[in-house]
Formats: sequence, C-alpha cells, structure tokens
Amino acid sequence: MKRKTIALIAHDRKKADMVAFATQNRKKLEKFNLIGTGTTAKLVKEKTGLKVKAYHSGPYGGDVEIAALVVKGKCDVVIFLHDPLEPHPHDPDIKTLMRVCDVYNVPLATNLSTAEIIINAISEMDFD
Ligand SMILES: O=C(CO)COP(=O)(O)O
Repeated sequence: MKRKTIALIAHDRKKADMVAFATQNRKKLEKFNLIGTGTTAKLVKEKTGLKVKAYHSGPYGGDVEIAALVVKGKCDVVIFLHDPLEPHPHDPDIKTLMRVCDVYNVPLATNLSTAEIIINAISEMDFD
C-alpha cells in the first residue's frame, strides 16, 4: 500500500512544540511520507533525522503549495501548529489551507493535543 503523506507545519512560536512532537513520535512518523513548509521541514529534519520534503516557507507560499496537494489528494493529514496570538502576513494562505482540509475532509490538527490524538489514531488504523 502507498505510504500516506503527513504535512508538518508550525508557526514560529510553535516550532519548539513541533520538534518535541516529532521527536516523541519519531517511530510513528517514520512510517509516513513527510512534507512541510520550508522552515518547519528543515528544523524537524535537522533535529530528528526524519526525512521531510520541504516546500516554500509559509509566508512565501508554502501553505498554498500544501493546500494544492490536499486538493489533488496527495496530502492525507495536516498537522499545523498554528499560533492564534500573532498576526500573520499570509493569513489568507493559512485560511485557504484550513478551508481545503474541510472541503476534502482531510484531518487537520491545529494544536498539540489534537496532533497527538491524530498520530496515535492513524498509526493504528487502516487509513483507507
Ligand atoms: O508560516 C508558516 C505556516 O503558515 C510556516 O512556515 P515555515 O515552516 O516556513 O516557518
């Protein structure tokens, strides 16, 4: 069966949480094809050794690239540690990504607790 793809995305003040999440769940995550926005992907790769394909950085279109993959059925789960307390210049892109996850019924975690629940669930399940 083809590996499912998980997108890892974190805003700056959530990057430490993303690294901790990826470190704690390394064994589960390595069974998936991992992608991410530029800085998050690079950081997770450096800190955990996981292979993560990097798209553009979020403010430079990375969220939109991942949104396009969701639309094309090429991204199965999105873990997006979103910072609700900071304004983002690319807020329309963030909304686009979240919206297409809802349009295509793709699991989307926007905080650490939900990310934990999703990674545990998908590690157990026959995803199809
Ligand atoms: O801005 C982001 C998501 O909206 C994340 O982008 P980076 O991973 O490049 O920091």
